[in-house]
Amino acid sequence: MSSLHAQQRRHIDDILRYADGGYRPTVSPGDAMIARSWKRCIEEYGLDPARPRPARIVTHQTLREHQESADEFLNVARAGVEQLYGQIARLGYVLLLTDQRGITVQFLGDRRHDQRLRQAGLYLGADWNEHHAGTCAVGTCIREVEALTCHRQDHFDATHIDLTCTSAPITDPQGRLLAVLDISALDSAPTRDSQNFALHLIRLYARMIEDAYFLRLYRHHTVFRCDTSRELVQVNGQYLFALDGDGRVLAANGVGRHLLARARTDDGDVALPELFDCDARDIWSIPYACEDQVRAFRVQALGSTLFGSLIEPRRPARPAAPQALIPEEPVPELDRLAADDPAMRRTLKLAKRLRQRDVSLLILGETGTGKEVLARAIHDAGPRRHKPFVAVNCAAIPESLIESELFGYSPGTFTGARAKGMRGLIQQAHGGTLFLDEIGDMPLTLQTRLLRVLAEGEVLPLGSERPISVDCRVIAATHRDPARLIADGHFREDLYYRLNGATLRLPALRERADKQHVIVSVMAQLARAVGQPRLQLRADAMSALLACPWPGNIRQLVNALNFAEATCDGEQITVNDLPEECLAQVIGPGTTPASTEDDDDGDPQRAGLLSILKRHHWMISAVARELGVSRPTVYRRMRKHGLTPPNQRDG
Ligand SMILES: Nc1ncnc2c1ncn2[C@@H]1O[C@H](COP(=O)(O)OP(=O)(O)OP(=O)(O)O)[C@@H](O)[C@H]1O
Repeated sequence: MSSLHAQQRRHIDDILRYADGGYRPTVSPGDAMIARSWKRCIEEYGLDPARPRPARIVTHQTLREHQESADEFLNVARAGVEQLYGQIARLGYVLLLTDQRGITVQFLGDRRHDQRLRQAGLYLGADWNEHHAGTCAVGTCIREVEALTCHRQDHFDATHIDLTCTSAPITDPQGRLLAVLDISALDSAPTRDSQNFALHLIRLYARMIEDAYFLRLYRHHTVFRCDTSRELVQVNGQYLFALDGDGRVLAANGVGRHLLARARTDDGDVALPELFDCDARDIWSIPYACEDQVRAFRVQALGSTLFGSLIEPRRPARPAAPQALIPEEPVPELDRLAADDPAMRRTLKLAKRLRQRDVSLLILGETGTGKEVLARAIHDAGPRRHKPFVAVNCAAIPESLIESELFGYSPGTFTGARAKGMRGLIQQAHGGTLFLDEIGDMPLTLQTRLLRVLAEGEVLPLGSERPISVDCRVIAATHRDPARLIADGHFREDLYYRLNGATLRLPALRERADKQHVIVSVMAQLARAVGQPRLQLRADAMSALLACPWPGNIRQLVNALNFAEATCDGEQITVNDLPEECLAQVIGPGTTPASTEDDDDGDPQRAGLLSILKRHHWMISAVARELGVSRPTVYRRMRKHGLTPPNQRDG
């Protein structure tokens, strides 16, 4: 107590007198709420005014849990919060967004005053629940679900009497509290009236965020929006009603619910046409019947006129109209991926347009269609080409390791070989491109964390308290159907929207009109890889490859040509060098292609295997290594084709 200065001691005395019934705070609308809160602090929470409590900041883990459970809302709120902060920062205010339990899940303030702000509880993770902090703008707003200013000595706890804080509630379409928006100042003007403008501003932004969340939740429904002003209704209509297909009100925003409640009769809710004194068709026909798409309605419950307009349900974006007249710019990194296939040309045209921008991309296509190759080509053709391209296969990393692999960990988080700490893959992609392959296989908990990284441009390594800024372009890919994954609850819809700045689709190899181009480029790649620049494909092999349905797409083609190169004699791949499963798909199992002079008995697989066995002087392990199969497999194939090493033949 001795360290408290005089002002705080006086405040404690006032509260103690209030508790004894000898002191009443001055009367104003705000004060009625404050008085109720002081009463709660004493009678309900048993807080002792003589024992001020320092601000409480929750642990990082707890904060993360609170942030994650409010995630979808926070994503919507972010733009409004940042805009509001832009307006108040210069006036010396900081901004807090808390969840419905009073934990600060977003904070914007001047970093230069970090220490003071943290001590005052104006900080990320600060707990402003009335139970703990006593009367304060956030905590009291949570209890009263009303906007208010808690100015200096309005605070119950003497720790907070330097502060002036103004908060407004944000509710969901059912009227349940979702969050509290607060602006606070450390050094405030002495009078409470100085905060009237702050109160007005915070109400305005809380309503804007609430409505943005409402429109987000009901984006797939028609929303009837009304306002007292014909001019403003389409930009900032106050009343929002989400309608089902039959015109029934599914939900309304705060003022909309108020209006419905005012019109309610003893028989229950009124229908929208009744409330707006019209026929249902008058509402549905607004977009066609009225030139400015706004119609006037007489509303008995208000005794005035409201102007209404409709917001149509959002549908998936249609592909852009063909821009045949705009010549396509040449981009070698991308052009080499296709010849005359219409689907591929469309994809590459879009990729060219987006390569310079930082929009995130989602690549869809069956397995092996070249999603990673396309992602790398976009990286190589864009401004980040000199920075890293980091590919992560979310399906290949065990679930127990994926978190630490992606986000990294700080020294001392683990024991043993991992004790030194590690930069995560996201951090490694800083400045460049992060390619997240098989994103559909990422566990849901990590999807939430990834969403935060994408939204905030920061990663928090495991075991660390300090987030690290990262700047990377994200390209994700999956062979699954994202709509199905979302419907089945395996993929977060908000992450899908965040990743899907644009969708690029890769056709299956069997559908491509430029198969020959793909075969030629895979051959060229192979020739370079094995150091055989003169490696060629004979016409019969090309015909067989063109006829193959390629269920495994380009990856299967690459494997088939690798096999053929390993088995072929010399520098020419013939139809007989192609792997069994590929030929079987072309000519049907049990049949064989026409024999060539190299065959000993017309069976191409037998001939291929025989030649490779001879080349390796019947050393089975060398043959197995070359074919990329196990030794028992080589023996099995030899048995199948009746091939016996010379030293084991009879006679
Ligand atoms: N246009 C191309 N030219 C030559 N080779 C290609 C081409 N596209 C893909 N490939 C090769 O095909 C194989 C599969 O490509 P990639 O890994 O990019 O496919 P993916 O769709 O990402 O596969 P998955 O769905 O299994 O992740 C790789 O070996 C790659 O080098």
